[in-house]
Amino acid sequence: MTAHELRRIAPSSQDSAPNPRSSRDSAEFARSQVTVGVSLKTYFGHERARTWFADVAQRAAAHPAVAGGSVRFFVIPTYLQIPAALDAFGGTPVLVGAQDVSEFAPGAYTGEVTADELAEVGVQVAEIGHAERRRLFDETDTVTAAKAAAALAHGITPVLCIGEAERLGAPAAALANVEQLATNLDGVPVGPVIVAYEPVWAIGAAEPAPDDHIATVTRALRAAVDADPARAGSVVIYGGSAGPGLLARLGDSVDGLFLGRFAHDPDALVAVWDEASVLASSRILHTVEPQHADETPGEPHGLVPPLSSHAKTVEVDA
Ligand SMILES: O=C[C@H](O)COP(=O)(O)O
Repeated sequence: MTAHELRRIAPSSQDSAPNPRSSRDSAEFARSQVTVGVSLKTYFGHERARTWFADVAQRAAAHPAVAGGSVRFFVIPTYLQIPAALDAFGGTPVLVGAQDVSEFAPGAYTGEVTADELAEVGVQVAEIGHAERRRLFDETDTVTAAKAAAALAHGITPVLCIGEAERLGAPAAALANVEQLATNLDGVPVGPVIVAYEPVWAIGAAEPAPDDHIATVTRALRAAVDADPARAGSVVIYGGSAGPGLLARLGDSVDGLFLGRFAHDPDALVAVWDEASVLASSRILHTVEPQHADETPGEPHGLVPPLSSHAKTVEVDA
């Protein structure tokens, strides 16, 4: 093993310190909650980000579902904007995240930002493996797994981004994504993750992926995480040109949305929260029933092995 590999963080499950919020929540509550996240990527400069934080924090505090917790909302700004975001969202349930996290422990890793430091300042989620990082910065599945391990070891919930690079039919995309998820969680200690299904071809586009495509893939991913006890409390959200109207159409086939450009307008963001609130209310009514009881028989749920098993046996609709 190289020195590089030796410094990579790969804690055992005993070392993991799950996010206090996530460990407190039951798996059922995590599933009844609807999750809405925003990544600001590098679109905003510092002052524009501060203005957006102040506006959105005020709206979050006044929004019954966000303030009350039935809609879990997270914001992921640039590293430099994190302290301002933590200040602005202090006193609200809004989670602040980072767009990346180092796979390494503190030390001689110039330019990196460690999970230790992110946790120290109050970061609660970390985006890992976004398509732009995989494409532009050569991040591999091995690296993303190491980053997810580092995050969970410090009580930070990974927002693990996966998605097929080229357009595929929905069943093939579902299989490819379940397999990618298993690879990205290989060796990662016990803990909940926010799986962000983002088909690469739908990112930065005019429209999201077709509704039935999204539903087929997210249902297969949700069945895969549900089958793995190590991932209790995990959720599956969709990103890629998502905006108002999508969640209302997708309904319970997703656990939420991951927004980019279409959250820059705070009015649009509030419209998505409103849709998330309606979905969360319908889920709360169903919490005593088996999970996903509202899915029609025959819809993709299939025989899904734990994520650590071979993913190719997942059944999906043709
Ligand atoms: O991180 C967010 C996703 O990449 C989606 O971005 P987008 O909605 O601007 O396509």
